[in-house]
Amino acid sequence: MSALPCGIYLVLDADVCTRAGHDPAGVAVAAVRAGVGTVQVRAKRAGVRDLVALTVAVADALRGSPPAALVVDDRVDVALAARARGARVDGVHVGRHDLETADARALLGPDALVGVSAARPEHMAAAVGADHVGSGPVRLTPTKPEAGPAIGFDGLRAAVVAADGRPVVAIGGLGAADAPALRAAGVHAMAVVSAVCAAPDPGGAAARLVAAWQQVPAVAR
Ligand SMILES: Cc1ncc(COP(=O)(O)OP(=O)(O)O)c(N)n1
Ligand SMILES: Cc1ncsc1CCOP(=O)(O)O
Ligand SMILES: [Mg+2]
Repeated sequence: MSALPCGIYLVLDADVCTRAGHDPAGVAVAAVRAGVGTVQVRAKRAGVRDLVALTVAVADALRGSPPAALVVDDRVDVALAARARGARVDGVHVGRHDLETADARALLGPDALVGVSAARPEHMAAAVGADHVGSGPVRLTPTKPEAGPAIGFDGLRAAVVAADGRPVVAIGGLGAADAPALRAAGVHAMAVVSAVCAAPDPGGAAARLVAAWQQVPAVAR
């Protein structure tokens, strides 16, 4: 998959899933069946070998589900290792402390999905060579208290302008009620962790997010 699906982007956080009593691969399958277009594997406390194993497990679990993009947070080596084991992994999401965009692209190839974090216009240099930009936190969130100041919807609109045509994925404290404001801001996708991974019924929560997104027409840009 070489274009980022528009709509709901699940950041599948292994720790949040486990705390809520969910198997991460099961959450991924339920979310994709509900219409989530992208799954990012995120496990900040896992060692590299466990992260490869988790990525392969999620990719294997998603075989036979509707098509969805699968990317790895931070680690290009993990995406490559999972691919080497036969897993279908589409790319990575790299942050400011990970490999540079051009290096991620060079290692993964021209068809890979490479997303980068850029919250403010002055960070957009990282977006050169990337397919899309993750911008946030829109709101402060207990899922990542160290994420930096909230950019709010004004900051998001500024990010969409500065991204210069690259799709923007909004992240941080978001839920179904935010779909209209996000689409009005010109955002391409809404990324969520806790709204799905911490929900008692992740598939039902994902379905409500997808329905909320689809109810709002996209703004013409
Ligand atoms: C879609 C998306 N946008 C932003 C982020 C944040 O990435 P990063 O800055 O690398 O922070 P961590 O998630 O690694 O803590 C993201 N993961 N996904
Ligand atoms: C990974 C990340 N980066 C910025 S905010 C965030 C976490 C978002 O989690 P939630 O959707 O639970 O607020
Ligand atoms: Mg990261």
